[in-house]
Amino acid sequence: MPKVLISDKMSPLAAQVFRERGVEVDEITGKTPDELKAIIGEYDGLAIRSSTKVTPDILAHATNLKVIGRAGIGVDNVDIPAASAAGVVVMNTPFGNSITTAEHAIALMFALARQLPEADASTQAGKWEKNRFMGVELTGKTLGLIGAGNIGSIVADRAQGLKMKVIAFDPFLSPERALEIGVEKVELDQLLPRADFITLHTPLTDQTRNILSAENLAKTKKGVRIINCARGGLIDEAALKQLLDSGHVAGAALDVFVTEPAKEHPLFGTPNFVATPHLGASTNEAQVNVALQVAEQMADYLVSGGVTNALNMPSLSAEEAPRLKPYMALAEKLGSLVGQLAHGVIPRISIHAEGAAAELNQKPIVSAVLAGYLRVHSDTVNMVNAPYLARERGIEVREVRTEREGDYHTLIRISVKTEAGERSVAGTLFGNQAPRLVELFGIKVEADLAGHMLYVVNDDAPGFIGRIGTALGEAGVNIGTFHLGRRAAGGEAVLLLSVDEPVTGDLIAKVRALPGVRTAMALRF
Ligand SMILES: NC(=O)c1ccc[n+]([C@@H]2O[C@H](COP(=O)([O-])OP(=O)(O)OC[C@H]3O[C@@H](n4cnc5c(N)ncnc54)[C@H](O)[C@@H]3O)[C@@H](O)[C@H]2O)c1
Ligand SMILES: O=C(O)[C@H](O)COP(=O)(O)O
Repeated sequence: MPKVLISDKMSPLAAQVFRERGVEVDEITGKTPDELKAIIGEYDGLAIRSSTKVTPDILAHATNLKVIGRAGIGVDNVDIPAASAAGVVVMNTPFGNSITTAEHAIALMFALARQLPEADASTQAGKWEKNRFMGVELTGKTLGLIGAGNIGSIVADRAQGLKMKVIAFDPFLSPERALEIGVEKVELDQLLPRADFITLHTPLTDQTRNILSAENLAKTKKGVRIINCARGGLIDEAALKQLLDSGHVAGAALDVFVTEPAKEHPLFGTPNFVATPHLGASTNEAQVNVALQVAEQMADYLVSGGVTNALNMPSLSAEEAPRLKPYMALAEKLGSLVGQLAHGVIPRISIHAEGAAAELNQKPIVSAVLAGYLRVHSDTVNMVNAPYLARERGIEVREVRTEREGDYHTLIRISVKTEAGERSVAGTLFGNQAPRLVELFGIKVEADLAGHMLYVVNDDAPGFIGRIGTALGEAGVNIGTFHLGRRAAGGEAVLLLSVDEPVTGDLIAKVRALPGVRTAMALRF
């Protein structure tokens, strides 16, 4: 009988579903990482919320683990590449707590508008300070959404009911979707000075980290009120404190913090600051939704192999699986490469299967490309919802098959329409198993897309390889693999190299400063 550990507090209905479905279950919450390491080896499944951190170290001890189920949305507490490498499926429940979290953002907006927590404390202290608490109306005010996905669009809907004007910054929001949810799509620099209230609803990614930086906070309207129910790290907390103290920011409400649990914080005690302990998803309704859903999904997988809402595995039938799996790994890597290299909305993506690839069921391959592409910007994307999300974002998906073989026995090519014109990447399978990039924007280059990588476009000239090797060596960065390609001798060249640790902003700046470098960026697979 498969055995599951529930390691974070969740509705008792989860345990009930597991037992009803023939899965043994232990509920042991509040363990330290060392305590978890000591017991995790017994379990086939791990059901979590946001407290348990599933690190490579924990996974290394999880010798029987097959599935991690997140009763909620954000999976930033799970090392997904490490879980994938360990063959562990990671599932989440992408919609079960969206309404509840949107309602929390609205609640915090009211709390700020009318200083409810401070008025409550003062009144219960017997002060009756009627003249101290002068609020503002929400009616007619402008709400600026940063991130207009599932939760952001529910917040927009509720705010419109309150007669607010809603503007949104989300580079992946299509004009059609913006129209459908009734928001004005704007750039961040337009949102900051216009919004009376700003609320954040993006995942924490390299692009969104510190999106409300000191510099951006300084561009906000005087008297702005800011709400974050998404992830700590989206706002520069020290800069926020300064602007609250100076009165530029009239109020701020945080449900999430850079370091959690936040038991002490420089913002605590600041006037017009409201804090809640990551309560966004904490309603009876949402907790029932996510507990039932996670237990059903995990039991399905453990008992019958069914896969739903997996972040690192496609939904598949047992017969197709062995042949399609390596193709999906290739498709996902190519999609991710395109997503990391492209900027903003892509109106069209074409997926061309050539040779042996053209004989296969294209659906999982297309979903894998889209999941790889969209996951760069959202934790909630999986093989199931990627095609739907692509449609919602106005991305036209074209499928082309050519059964005749070209240079390779099997090939997948992804072409995207960008502002700079049509650009494509292509990959094949070595030995029918191992994904390899073979072409990047028209340049032949052979590379394994894996782990932390550095991508450089440079002028093909003598001495360049030595300079880059020296720059990395001086930065103490160890190179794993090194792949080169060029359009023509002396022309544009590309370099893809894998390194043993994350590529830092400092290293990118150093590489960009080298003579002959046209562009450089970090990639992650
Ligand atoms: N406080 C809580 O308890 C709680 C509860 C649920 C969800 N969350 C968090 O809320 C966040 C949003 O959840 P969701 O379900 O709406 O996710 P979602 O994936 O549906 O939406 C995220 C949106 O952010 C947009 N985005 C990505 N990069 C962006 C960028 N650089 N600038 C602007 N927008 C960008 C995406 O295009 C997408 O539309 C997640 O981080 C999730 O973990 C928190
Ligand atoms: O991403 C989520 O679903 C929320 O952050 C909720 O987290 P929690 O389950 O720990 O409340």
